[in-house]
Amino acid sequence: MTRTPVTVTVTGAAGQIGYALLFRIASGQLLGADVPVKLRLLEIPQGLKAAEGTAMELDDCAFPLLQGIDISDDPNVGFDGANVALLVGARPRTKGMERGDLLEANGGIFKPQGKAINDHAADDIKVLVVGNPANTNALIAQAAAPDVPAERFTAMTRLDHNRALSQLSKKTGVPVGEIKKLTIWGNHSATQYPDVFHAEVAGKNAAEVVNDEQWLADTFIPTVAKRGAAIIEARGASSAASAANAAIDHVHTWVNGTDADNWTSAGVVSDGSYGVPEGLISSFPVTAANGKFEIVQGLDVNEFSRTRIDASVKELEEEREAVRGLGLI
Ligand SMILES: NC(=O)C1=CN([C@@H]2O[C@H](COP(=O)(O)OP(=O)(O)OC[C@H]3O[C@@H](n4cnc5c(N)ncnc54)[C@H](O)[C@@H]3O)[C@@H](O)[C@H]2O)C=CC1
Ligand SMILES: O=C([O-])CC(=O)C(=O)O
Repeated sequence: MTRTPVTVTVTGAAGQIGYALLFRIASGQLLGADVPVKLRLLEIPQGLKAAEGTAMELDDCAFPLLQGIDISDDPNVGFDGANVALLVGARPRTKGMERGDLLEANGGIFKPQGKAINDHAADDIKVLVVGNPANTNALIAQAAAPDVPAERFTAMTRLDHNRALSQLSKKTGVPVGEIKKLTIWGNHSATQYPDVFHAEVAGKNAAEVVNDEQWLADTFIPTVAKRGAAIIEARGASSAASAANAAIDHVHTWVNGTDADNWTSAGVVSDGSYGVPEGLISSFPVTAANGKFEIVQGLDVNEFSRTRIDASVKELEEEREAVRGLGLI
């Protein structure tokens, strides 16, 4: 094997998403079947022993592409030379915690990690934030990394995108592979807006195929937006394998590109498109080519969509104000 290995750092490596993610990265599903990888597992001190156990299991898989595993609790070490960083580890909301407390606790994680990425990652670093609140955690990390181009910081809404594909497939009876151009707008939260108005189902406009605005408003949108809570209710734990799968999809698309007749959804830094204030990390319809995401331009936004996009963007602005007030950005 002659290719230079790609260094992939995973934070929260001992958590449940980490456990579902690492084996897929090491097997080649993140970057490609011919791309060797080095893994860096970043954990807090209490998570190091479990991360060592996961590393032992990774060894035991004898993955031909895996060229090394390092474990650390120091972000300066964990991000050293990283080409791809998956920021999964976060402070979960616990009983009695207000949203502001959650943002503050996560600021204590994502600000130093952003700085460590700024100071130590490779020049081509690509960052995906999975840990919640993902969009605003990504904003905090990005603000702490002034030497890294802002567009290298992204937040994960691909799980929402995949959930929307699946729900639309069930409704229309068309396989997910024949559904294109769905969009998740806004925040990875209950305010997100899954938009089918530009989507195509087996080549036909999805909104016309569904032809049922009430189903969109009362069933489809809340089912997708509240799916995370429904999984917690059913499983007794939050989405893990599906979240890891979406992280793989997000980075794979970022690196390898989208098909010419399709797009996907990702939380990316706004350039002001569609009235989303500049600098917010919001979900948009995006294409990818040459290792870059581009926001799809020129889509008509109808009244139904406008009010819902605006509501989610307002929440993102409030989160930005809150972290600004806390001195985190
Ligand atoms: N954007 C999305 O679509 C989704 C986001 N999530 C979020 O992903 C995050 C992780 O979820 P799980 O793996 O289920 O949680 P988990 O609690 O099983 O694992 C989190 C891991 O992160 C570690 N960690 C905490 N602080 C850290 C730090 N400063 N540096 C390195 N590691 C640290 C913990 O020790 C723990 O091992 C949560 O915030 C969850 O809400 C989950 C599903 C979907
Ligand atoms: O709600 C959570 O903690 C997990 C999550 O983000 C999701 O499943 O979408």
